[in-house]
Amino acid sequence: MPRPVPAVLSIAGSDSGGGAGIQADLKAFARCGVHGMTAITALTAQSTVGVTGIHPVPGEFIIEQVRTVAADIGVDAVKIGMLGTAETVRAVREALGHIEDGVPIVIDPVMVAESGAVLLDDEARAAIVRELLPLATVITPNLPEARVLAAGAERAGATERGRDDVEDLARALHGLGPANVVVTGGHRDEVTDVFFDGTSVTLLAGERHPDGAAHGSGCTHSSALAAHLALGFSPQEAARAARRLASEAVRDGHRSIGRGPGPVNVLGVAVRAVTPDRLARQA
Ligand SMILES: Nc1ncnc2c1ncn2[C@@H]1O[C@H](COP(=O)(O)OP(=O)(O)O)[C@@H](O)[C@H]1O
Ligand SMILES: Cc1ncc(COP(=O)(O)OP(=O)(O)O)c(N)n1
Repeated sequence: MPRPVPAVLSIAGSDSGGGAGIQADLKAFARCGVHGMTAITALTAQSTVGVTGIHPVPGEFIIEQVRTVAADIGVDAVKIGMLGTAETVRAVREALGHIEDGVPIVIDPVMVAESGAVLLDDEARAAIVRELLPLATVITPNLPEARVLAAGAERAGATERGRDDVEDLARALHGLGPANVVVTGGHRDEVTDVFFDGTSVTLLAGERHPDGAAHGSGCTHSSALAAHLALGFSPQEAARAARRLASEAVRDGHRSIGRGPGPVNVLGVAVRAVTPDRLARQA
């Protein structure tokens, strides 16, 4: 029987503070109207100010999570987030064997949390480039991640040296094998996402919300993009929709949750929450 709504799988880490990682992914999936599923790669003890511990999930159990949901529910799109170690990258590569060929895969090559904590080691970065990027429908690095990945490509002789223009970075990253590249704009003044499909560059512009809260914006963006691919949108349309949703989530973000950069708010929950006071006023 066909699924009533598309089912989207996040293979990513848990953020105990609820701002990024699978917690952000499930909220973005709900906002987009798809059924969200998770295969957790690592537990982080994380808040808005930092990460105090990382507990990787054994590779075999990552594979089991994917195999189990794929066999019963099925998967219409995959989003891959925090991986952490090369062993995890290899397990995720194997887990993808349980998902039907042709299912779109979005890879957010998470390296550093907004608080500054490192979430990916060097060996894992090389493994992602080698094992996963060639399988991606879309990759969604932010600017620092794009620079690191492109520098690796230069060392491998795949690109010209010294290029740092964002459009050139997107072209260089396309050379690593993904079908489409979005370099997200949160780390640039104009906050324009740069989309490259191997032929042409499209600039996805929008409003900047300097007073918003952006912890989890990358996770929200890549999950919304995967959800829109599952809903049948083209990669470029999905990237445009994801940019808009992520931007609104930053605008509506909770600046005063935690002492560090606050979490995005993709569901607008502060506006919708029913409190005893609001209920009494409506009565
Ligand atoms: N201040 C902001 N105003 C509007 N949109 C933003 C802002 N910060 C980030 N975004 C959007 O959120 C998404 C994630 O971007 P980015 O912050 O670059 O990722 P990451 O969280 O991985 O560093 C992108 O679509 C970007 O354009
Ligand atoms: C468990 C986990 N995964 C990913 C991130 C990074 O998330 P991102 O959306 O890029 O947001 P920032 O942390 O950069 O605001 C994370 N922190 N934790």
